[in-house]
Amino acid sequence: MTLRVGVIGTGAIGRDHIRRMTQVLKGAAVVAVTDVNAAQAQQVANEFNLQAAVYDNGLDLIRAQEVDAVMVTSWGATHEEFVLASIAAGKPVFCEKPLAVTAEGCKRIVEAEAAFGKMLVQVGYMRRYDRGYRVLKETIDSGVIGHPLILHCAHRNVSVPDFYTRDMSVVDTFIHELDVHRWLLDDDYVSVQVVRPRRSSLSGEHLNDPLLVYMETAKGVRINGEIFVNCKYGYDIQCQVVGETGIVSLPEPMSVTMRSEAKLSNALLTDWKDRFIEAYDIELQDWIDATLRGEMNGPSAWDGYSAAVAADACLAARDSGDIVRIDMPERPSFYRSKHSESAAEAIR
Ligand SMILES: NC(=O)c1ccc[n+]([C@@H]2O[C@H](COP(=O)([O-])OP(=O)(O)OC[C@H]3O[C@@H](n4cnc5c(N)ncnc54)[C@H](O)[C@@H]3O)[C@@H](O)[C@H]2O)c1
Ligand SMILES: O[C@H]1[C@H](O)[C@@H](O)[C@H](O)[C@@H](O)[C@H]1O
Repeated sequence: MTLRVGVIGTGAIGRDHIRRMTQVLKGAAVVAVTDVNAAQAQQVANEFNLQAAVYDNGLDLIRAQEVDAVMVTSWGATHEEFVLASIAAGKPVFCEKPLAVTAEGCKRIVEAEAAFGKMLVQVGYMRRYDRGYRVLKETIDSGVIGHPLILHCAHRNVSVPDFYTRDMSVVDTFIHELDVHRWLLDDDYVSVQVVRPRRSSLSGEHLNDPLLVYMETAKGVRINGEIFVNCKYGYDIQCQVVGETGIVSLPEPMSVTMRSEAKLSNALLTDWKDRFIEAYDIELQDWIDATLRGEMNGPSAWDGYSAAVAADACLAARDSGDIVRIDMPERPSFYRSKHSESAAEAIR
């Protein structure tokens, strides 16, 4: 059986997911594409030799008869409308992060999905499928370092495009950490403080770059995070968990050690596409397989909502300088998920 997928947004990640569905993964065919840049949608369809209709807009694509499932890879601010329309059409939808750019928007999605009565939404939090993060989680869960006490993390991009706004360092970038740390620690956030260090002269003047984010979880773990989206030197994702009896760190991506010209060095990656290439493959194969079985395995709309509640609080904390409480709503029984185990199975 083949899952016939319609893709909304054929930019960086839309094109990359089309490549993997067409050339790497099994069980899916891209049968429809759309982008506000219609020429680009056509060009991507040609590049991958797709037998696909090019639609004028996302809503028509969602309603199209030949589309079994929808992939939303357009800009964050457009996600809510397309996910709601997919739910209204009763179609499974894979939505890249963020699920919506505000918690209110995510809540509307959660309510629509619950009213529909079946989980249809998976959010593109691919780090849960990354081998390094999996090993980190398994080690923490094994109890070998005792209870986690402190988590240090950094999310560093070489640079960001001109359209990148001040809020995006939280809503588009740190949102990965806001999701993956809840999952890693099996915990929720209760407060956040955001501190602005000296601004890098190499960042846009409209940005607060870098930023420091201090969070506390319900179990009392303290998280100390750095967001630096114009760090210039590489794409660098760091995570270290300090426990009662030991420390565990996210493994560095594989890299050859070189001795040359009186230097001992390891190359760093510069692009998120390469850093998480395997995680994206496993994530989407899992989505295709589960969808064909009529199931939903991955990070849910509830996870998208939870990350957005924390993101809203981060923005308020950034602007006020205060410690802001995070009132995470209780997870409804509809969303009690088995994702943790199923992601582990997908990886094996
Ligand atoms: N999971 C990840 O690691 C990851 C990585 C990259 C991007 N993303 C997310 O994917 C989304 C897209 O990011 P990107 O880097 O590919 O951006 P991009 O700008 O390269 O591509 C987005 C595309 O969407 C199109 N688009 C915008 N509004 C549209 C609409 N209403 N209808 C149809 N097309 C529309 C744009 O024309 C553009 O081609 C963002 O939400 C981003 O956060 C996630
Ligand atoms: O900051 C970027 C992240 O490092 C990537 O993983 C993508 O999510 C991208 O959309 C973000 O802008």
